[in-house]
Amino acid sequence: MPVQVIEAKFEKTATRREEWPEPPLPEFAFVGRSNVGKSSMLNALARQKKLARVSNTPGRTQALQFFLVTEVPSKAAAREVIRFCDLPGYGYAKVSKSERDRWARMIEDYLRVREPLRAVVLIVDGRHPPSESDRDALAFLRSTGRDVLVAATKLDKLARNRRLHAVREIERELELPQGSAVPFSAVEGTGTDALWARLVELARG
Ligand SMILES: Nc1nc2c(ncn2[C@@H]2O[C@H](COP(=O)(O)OP(=O)(O)OP(=O)(O)O)[C@@H](O)[C@H]2O)c(=O)[nH]1
Ligand SMILES: [Mg+2]
Repeated sequence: MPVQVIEAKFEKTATRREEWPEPPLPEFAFVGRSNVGKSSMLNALARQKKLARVSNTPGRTQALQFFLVTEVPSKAAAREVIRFCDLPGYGYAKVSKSERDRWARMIEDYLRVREPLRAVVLIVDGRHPPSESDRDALAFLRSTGRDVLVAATKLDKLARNRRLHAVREIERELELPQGSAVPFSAVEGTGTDALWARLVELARG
């Protein structure tokens, strides 16, 4: 049985550490380039269209956005509450350098020290080879010692017979084990069950 989502709701926005929510719950963060589809992935997982703000304007998510999600991981299991954190995208050029530096510090600080953070989902665009900034993000995440799940999204934009190959290429370029990246499409809903399965396992610790 796939993971069942009972409820998903916005919790709070944070720009400073004092604003990070309590109490500690297993937490997952969504990281990736501006406009790659982070908020859409979160919505697909939550099975709600408008939970996290999706936008055609890159750089829309400007602070840490926390969400509470109640789910049932498997048939005989009790419900669990976990937290998602939607992060601003990296590589967004249309803000001032000082603003960009401030975001970068805020995000890196969170990713380094946030205690309940169980894993980080690094989202890459499945249509293209990983960018320099994707590689930098992965290197940074590895340096934090976090568990990283790579998901390749927007696969609906590729012909079906090219999708698997595209994901294998991304794994190869990022030196990930074959089969470790999650093929995803927020539009088609592909990959939500596979990603959920990994998340509930990590939430268990
Ligand atoms: N075709 C397709 N479009 C997608 C997919 N996921 C997101 N999009 C589109 O990509 C654009 C950006 O989506 P968001 O989810 O807002 O991306 P984001 O990474 O949260 O963007 P920022 O918060 O601005 O960094 C929107 O126009 C979405 O509709 C997908 O799986 N397939
Ligand atoms: Mg967003």
